[in-house]
Amino acid sequence: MSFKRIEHTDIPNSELVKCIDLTSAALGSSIVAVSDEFFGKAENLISPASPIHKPDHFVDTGYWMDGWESKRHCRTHDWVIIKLGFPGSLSGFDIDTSYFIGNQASAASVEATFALDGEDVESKNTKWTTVLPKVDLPPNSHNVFVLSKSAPVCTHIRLNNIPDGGIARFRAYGNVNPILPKDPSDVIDLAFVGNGAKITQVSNQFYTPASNLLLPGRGVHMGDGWQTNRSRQPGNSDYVIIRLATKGHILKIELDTSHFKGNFPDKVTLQGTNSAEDIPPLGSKWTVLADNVETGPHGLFYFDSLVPKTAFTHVKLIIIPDGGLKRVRLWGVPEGGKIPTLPIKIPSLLNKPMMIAQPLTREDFAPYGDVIQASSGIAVTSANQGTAEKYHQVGQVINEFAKGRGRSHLSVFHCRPITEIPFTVKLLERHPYSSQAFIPMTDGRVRGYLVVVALNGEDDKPDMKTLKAFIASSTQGINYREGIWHHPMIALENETDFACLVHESGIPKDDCNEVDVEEVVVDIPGFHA
Ligand SMILES: NC(=O)N[C@@H](O)C(=O)O
Repeated sequence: MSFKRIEHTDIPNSELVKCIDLTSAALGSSIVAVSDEFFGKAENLISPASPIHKPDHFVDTGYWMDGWESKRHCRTHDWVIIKLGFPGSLSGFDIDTSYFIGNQASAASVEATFALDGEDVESKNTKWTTVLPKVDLPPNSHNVFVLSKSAPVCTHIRLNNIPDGGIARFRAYGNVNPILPKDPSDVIDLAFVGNGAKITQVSNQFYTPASNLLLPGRGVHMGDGWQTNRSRQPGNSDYVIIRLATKGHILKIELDTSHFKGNFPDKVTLQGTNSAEDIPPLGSKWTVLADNVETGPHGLFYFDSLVPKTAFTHVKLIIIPDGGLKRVRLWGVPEGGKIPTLPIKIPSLLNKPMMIAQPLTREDFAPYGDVIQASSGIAVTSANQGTAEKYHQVGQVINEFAKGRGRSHLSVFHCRPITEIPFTVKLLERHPYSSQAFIPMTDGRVRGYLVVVALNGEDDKPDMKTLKAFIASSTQGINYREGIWHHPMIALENETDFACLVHESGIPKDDCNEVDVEEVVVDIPGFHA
C-alpha cells in the first residue's frame, strides 16, 4: 500500500478534504482492546476534541497526558484495536503526537480488518491487512499520510505503537460504506453520516464544524453542534450544503437546537437540487423545501417538506442571520421507494416519553432505597472522642438469600461517562435478594451521577409509571432496596469510581435480573458528558 506524507496544513488541498474521521468517538467508534495504557487512556485517541497540554501537571502514574501512552520498555510493541462506528474505506491518517516530547511513540503502523458482529477481533485467526506500513513519528507533531488508493472497507483498525510511548490523537480519514435498508420504501435519514451523507460546503464554521450536523445522537453540549460567529453584516445568512446519502424524497425535516439556548437561528430555509458533483455548480436550480421556518431554544423542531414528490441529491440549509444548530435530520425515502402516507411520523426522541432528572433527596428516593449521606433528619451522635459526628443507620443492608447462600461482597465499579445527553433508558436490572449500595469515590472532578429507578409491577416487571430519574451529587451514595429496578450506574462528565456493597450467591438468576424496557429519554439539567 503506497502512501505519501503531507503537511497537516495541506489537508484542505488533499483527497482527505472529502473524507471524515471514521475513528471519531462522535461517530460511535470505540476502543475494544489495548495492550497497555499505563500513562494515558487509549480512548483519548478518538476524542473529537483537539489535545490539550497541562505542563508539569502530575497524576499518580506520572505526567498527565491528553492521549494514549503506554509504559516504557515494551519488548515488542504496543497496539490498540478500534471498532469503527460505521464500516468504511480508509484514505489516510493523522497520527498526532502533540505534546508528547521524549515520550512519543517512535513509530507506528496501521492495519485493518472486516469483522462481522460478534467476531473476536483479538483472535489470532483475525486477518489483519497492513494499510500503512511502519512510519517514524517525530515528537509533538501531526503526522499525516495519504494512501495512493483507498483501502478496502473495514470495521476495525489496529494502530501499532512501536515500540511504546504516547500518541495524542489518531484520525483515520475515509468514507462510510453505508448499509441502507433493502426496502427502498423504508423511511431513513437521508442526511445521516452513517448512511453516507456528507457536508460538501459551508459558509462559516467559526466555532464548530458543520459536519457535526450529521452525527448520531443529540450530543452532550453546544460544542458538538455547528456554530458560526456573529455575522454583524445586515442581511447576512450562513449555509451548508449536504450531499445526501442517496438521491431521495425528503418528507419531514427535523432541526435540533439542543444546547443552543440563546444563539439558535432566527429563521431557517432549506432548498434542494440535483447534481453529479460534490458541490452543485453555480446556476444550479434550487427548490424550496422549507421557507423561513422558525425554531427555538434547546429543542427538536419538525417541518413537512413542501415538495415531497421531488427527489434531490443535495440540500442547502440556510440559517438567518447566523447562529448554531446541533443536528439536521432529513427523513425520507430513496428515489424509487414508495412515498408513504403523509405526513409521516418519525422514529425520534420526539416519539419517546421524556422525563427530567431531579436532584436526589432522601424523601423522594425513600420508595426505592436509601440515600447515604450525612443529612438532617438522621440520628447523630458525637464520635471519635468528639472529633466526629456519627450519622446512624442511613441505610439498611439487606440479605434475603436462604441461609448461607448469599455472601456480602465489596467491589469497585470504574464507570466511564455517558456520551449522549439526553440519555435514553433502554434496560433496567434488579437484585431480588439483596440491597445494593453505591458510594462515589471521587477525585474532585465528579459533580454528580444519574440514578434511574422503578418499583416492581404486578407482572414482576418494572412498573414504568413509577420510573424516576435523580441527579445524585458526589457527596451522596445510594442503597437500592432488594428487588428495586434500576439502571446500571450512569457516570456524568468524568470517569467515576463507586464502591459497591451487595450480597451474591454466584447463581446469576438469583443475583441479578435484567430486562429491556420501553425507551424513555431522560434530560439531565446542568450536565454535559
Ligand atoms: N506520562 C509520563 O509521565 N511519561 C513519562 O514519565 C515516561 O515516558 O516515562
